[in-house]
Amino acid sequence: MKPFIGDSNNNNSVRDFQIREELISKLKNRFTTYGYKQIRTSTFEYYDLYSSITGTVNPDDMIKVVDSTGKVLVLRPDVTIPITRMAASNKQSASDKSRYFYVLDVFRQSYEKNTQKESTQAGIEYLGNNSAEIDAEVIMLAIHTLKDIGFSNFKIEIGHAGFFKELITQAALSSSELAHLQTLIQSKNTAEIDPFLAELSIPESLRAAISVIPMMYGDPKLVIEQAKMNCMNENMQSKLQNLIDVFEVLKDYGADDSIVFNLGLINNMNYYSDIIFQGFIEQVGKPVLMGGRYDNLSKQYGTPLPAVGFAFEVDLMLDALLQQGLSTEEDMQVDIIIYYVKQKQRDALETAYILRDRGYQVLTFSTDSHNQNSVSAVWTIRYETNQELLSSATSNQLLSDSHELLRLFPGTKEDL
Ligand SMILES: N[C@@H](Cc1c[nH]c[nH+]1)C(=O)O
Repeated sequence: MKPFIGDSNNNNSVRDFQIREELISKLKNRFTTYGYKQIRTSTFEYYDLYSSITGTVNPDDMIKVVDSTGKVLVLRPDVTIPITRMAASNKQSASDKSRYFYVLDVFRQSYEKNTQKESTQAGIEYLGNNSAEIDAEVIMLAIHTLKDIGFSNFKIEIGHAGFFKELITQAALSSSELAHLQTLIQSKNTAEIDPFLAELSIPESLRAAISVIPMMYGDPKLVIEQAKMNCMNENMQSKLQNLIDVFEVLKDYGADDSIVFNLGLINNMNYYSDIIFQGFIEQVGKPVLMGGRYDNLSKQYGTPLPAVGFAFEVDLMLDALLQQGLSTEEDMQVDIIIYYVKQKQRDALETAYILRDRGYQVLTFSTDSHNQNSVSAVWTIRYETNQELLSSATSNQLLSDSHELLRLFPGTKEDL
């Protein structure tokens, strides 16, 4: 069956929605514990906001609509850009630190088969600081979040947009040559890179340095050694030092096991200036996480402001959760179900109201219309899930009056 236009994924059952909500709530909780505050940005933006600056979303990938005055608007193609613009236009100074998080839909034209135009991103942006400690803290937050959700088999690939740019700048490629080379490096297509480089009139040493980029992947210590030999100037050395500094802090977080270096890493967005990273979960072909430092973006809105951030692709994460069986049935069930005979309806509904007021999830069924076993019972309570919710009572208990039920759940659910 064809998916509905606008479906952000194929997980549309109530059960999947509950698991998705649960996932989002875990993400939000973890972001909050690192000091981030939730914000949102507008769904519609003026196209000019994106088209007039460099390093943004490809204009062809934006979904456009026209308002009644004829102005072209786009559906939010990215969240990092509007948040940066907001901070820059509020004249946030580099000494004010702000930590924002969001859970928002992002709209991008997709050319791949079966890929939706709409996806939900849960991300964070830290504006106003540039240090290896902050970069490492942001990567640690991503790792911490992946662990919360239950993923154990994931890797964070870290690269450096600056290191790569330094090397490429020396080759003075045309934009189409650069785009082609980036695709080859991204796909680690070593068979085609060498013939492509051979066609360019660049020094032999530069050709050699570019051709080994896709191989600079794996254990950070080994990649650092390789990269040291590949540095062609001081700028490249200082970019590499930045990577080493971030990795040192990550070691102190005890996170080095989850880290892989990939100096051929290229993120979709062009605004990154320094460290970049992507997160991969086993069996998921695409990155579930993308991020990096983008110190030059806000200058284009008039205020220089260093910044770093990332976004999780919620729908991909949800697919992985369901695939790996990491979601629990328990999340789906209610606390109390009340079955009642018709003449006790008023009592039953009042009791349900009080229990809901106390924070319990309660369902009610009239046994006359509901094919339940205990038609003779005045009350039945049953614990669909949380057995620990009421350890003293047994599930499916028959009760003769409503007060007994209220006595079983005297306080609020939170008191338990
Ligand atoms: N906005 C980026 C992710 C990101 C957030 N902050 C920095 N990078 C993306 O959609 O790929």
